[in-house]
Amino acid sequence: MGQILDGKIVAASLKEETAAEANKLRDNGVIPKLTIVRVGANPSDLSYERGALKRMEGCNIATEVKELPEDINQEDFIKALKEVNDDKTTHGILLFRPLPKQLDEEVIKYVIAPEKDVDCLSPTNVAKVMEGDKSGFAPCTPTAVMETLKYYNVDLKGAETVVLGRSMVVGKPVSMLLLGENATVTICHSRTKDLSSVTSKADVLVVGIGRAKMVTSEYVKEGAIVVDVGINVDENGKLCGDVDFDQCIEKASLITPVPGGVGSVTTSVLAKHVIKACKLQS
Ligand SMILES: Nc1nc(=O)c2c([nH]1)NC[C@@H]1CN(c3ccc(C(=O)N[C@@H](CCC(=O)O)C(=O)O)cc3)C=[N+]21
Repeated sequence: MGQILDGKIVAASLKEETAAEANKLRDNGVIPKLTIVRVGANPSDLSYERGALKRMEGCNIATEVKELPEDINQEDFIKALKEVNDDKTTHGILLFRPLPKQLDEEVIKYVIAPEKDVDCLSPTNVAKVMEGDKSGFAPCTPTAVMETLKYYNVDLKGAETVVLGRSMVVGKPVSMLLLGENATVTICHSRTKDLSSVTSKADVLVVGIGRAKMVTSEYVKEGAIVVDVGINVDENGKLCGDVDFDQCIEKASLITPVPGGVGSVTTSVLAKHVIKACKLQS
């Protein structure tokens, strides 16, 4: 029976450091601020927004929510985003994704100011993640995976790591971050042949595939470390991950729960990124 990797402890530790930094900035007359740009009122955006606002408050970071109409056109959206870019009191910008279909993310990603882009929408920041250049902002969720492994002293050097999922918000960036720590990285996905034979080679298995409880015990090697990035709602309306926790904890040495795992670390990383952005700008 494995041990639980407790995201709440990791989040609290990061929060403490970040709050101290925020207070130092405030002592010098700078108020770090995150502006959230939300189009419409999507429930999953609102759920993340609640958590993010609460975390910023706990870190003494100021916030503003710029709510834009669901049917806003591309031109008006870009104008609104440029206003936030130009707002001297805003250091970090979180733009919820995916955007409604009339808005073209392929265009908009070039508009957000890279130095305020705390969740890695801008191609400038994506490139830095690829290059292993730590001066930019990696997306918060993959960074939360790395912070969790670091807090628990997981040695990634030369480790056999498998990432299940290839999205731009989890799979691809987390693979680059793992590579940056000298892990051996295999990326697999829904089209991978004999998926469970690939994932069961992993010493460290990171799962972000977006399918509730898909990873059952045959996907996991005895003694593996399992990190579950999924946030789904199960048949009883409860939050659950992409990993079948009750099955996999029997085989894993360490495993993150949902809720209370990586998801709880993400907003602390967001706060840390706002402070980093603030320091770069002041
Ligand atoms: N640029 C961008 N970045 C995002 O990270 C992003 C986004 N856009 N758009 C919306 C989705 C949705 N999302 C959620 C995160 C946590 C919970 C959630 O339920 N969190 C639990 C904790 C979960 C846990 O403890 O594992 C809570 O706050 O209580 C929900 C939704 C982020 N998103």
